[in-house]
Amino acid sequence: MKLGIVGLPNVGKSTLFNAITKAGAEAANYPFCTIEPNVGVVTVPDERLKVLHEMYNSKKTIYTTIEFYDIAGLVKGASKGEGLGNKFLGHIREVAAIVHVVRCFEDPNVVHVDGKIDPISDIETINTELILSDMEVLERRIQKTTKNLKGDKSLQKELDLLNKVHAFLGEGKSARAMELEEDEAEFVKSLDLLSYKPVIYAANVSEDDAAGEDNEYIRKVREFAATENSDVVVVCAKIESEMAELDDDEKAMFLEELGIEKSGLDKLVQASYHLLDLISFLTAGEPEVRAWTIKRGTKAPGAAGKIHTDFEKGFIRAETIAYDKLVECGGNLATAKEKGLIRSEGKEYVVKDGDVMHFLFNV
Ligand SMILES: Nc1ncnc2c1ncn2[C@@H]1O[C@H](COP(=O)(O)OP(=O)(O)OP(=O)(O)O)[C@@H](O)[C@H]1O
Ligand SMILES: [Mg+2]
Repeated sequence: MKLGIVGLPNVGKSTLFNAITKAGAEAANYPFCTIEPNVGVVTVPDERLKVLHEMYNSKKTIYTTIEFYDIAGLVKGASKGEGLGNKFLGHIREVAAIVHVVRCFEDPNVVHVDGKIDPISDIETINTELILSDMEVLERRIQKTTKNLKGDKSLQKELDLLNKVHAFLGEGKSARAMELEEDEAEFVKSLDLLSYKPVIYAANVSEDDAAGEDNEYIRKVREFAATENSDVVVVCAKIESEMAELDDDEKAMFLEELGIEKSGLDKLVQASYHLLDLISFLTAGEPEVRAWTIKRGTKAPGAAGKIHTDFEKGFIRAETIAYDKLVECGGNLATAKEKGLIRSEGKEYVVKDGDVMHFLFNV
């Protein structure tokens, strides 16, 4: 599952993407060997692994990763095929979620395509292209459904909903901002609309605004994002791309000097992970501590299958303890067992974020 980085030209997408790629290049254990040039891989920060690493005196720590896709500058008229428009929209269709980079920095040396810094107008320019493309999709679907309705009256409900979504988009609003019943949401999701994809707005600020109070631009972006229940992450792409060259200790020092608590890129990656509805379960031992990605709601055998297909096929049960509980016991499994904190879970167990798992299986 990939996230696509979108935004107007010259807002800092590639700068952010380079930070991601460089940070990812250090992820020594990245499982894929060939990767397209515009796909960046980054490890998902997880403080818990550091703690487990100390506890178990592990030889290796393996973080989980997510992929970002640098989708080149989208401009006004893209939905009409301008500026390689259709190609870009096609790329957006392929991603599960969107990171929308918004320029919130002033710099006379960096040209803005519209000549002024106006984050809301920028956001709307991009969103409008996605909305227009969605409206075309809906119009075709409405035509088809209207035709089929003659032979199948049960399609009326679907047609009503298609018209409702079309009208909503017609007001310039993204489909994800619609309030829908559960069954309606399921249908709308199946339409694969671009403006229904979950979004994080990445407010790209200047070095001076990377810490402390929100500037006026960030405040506007937050206001807008709230109208569609989207998240905002403040990031200075420039700082992040410089920092990506540093090792962990140097990074910590650099952040302290700037008075920044946590790197914007780390925050963005974590928010992206949540946006995709992904969680991590953990495995811990002396050879390695490791985080594994699963979709929220995955049951124990499915989680086991992430490690090895044999674990899933021959799944017997899982011994599991929540990360917090394990830490309470100082990482001592014997103590945890005595206290009854290690649970034995079967096939129906829904794995939770931070579960430390040990799978038992038949071969
Ligand atoms: N936070 C920031 N503060 C100051 N300058 C920045 C910041 N982020 C990016 N820049 C500068 O803005 C310029 C444009 O950045 P970048 O090339 O990343 O944009 P882009 O969105 O990828 O553009 P395009 O769509 O044309 O590919 C670069 O000179 C970059 O150094
Ligand atoms: Mg670029």
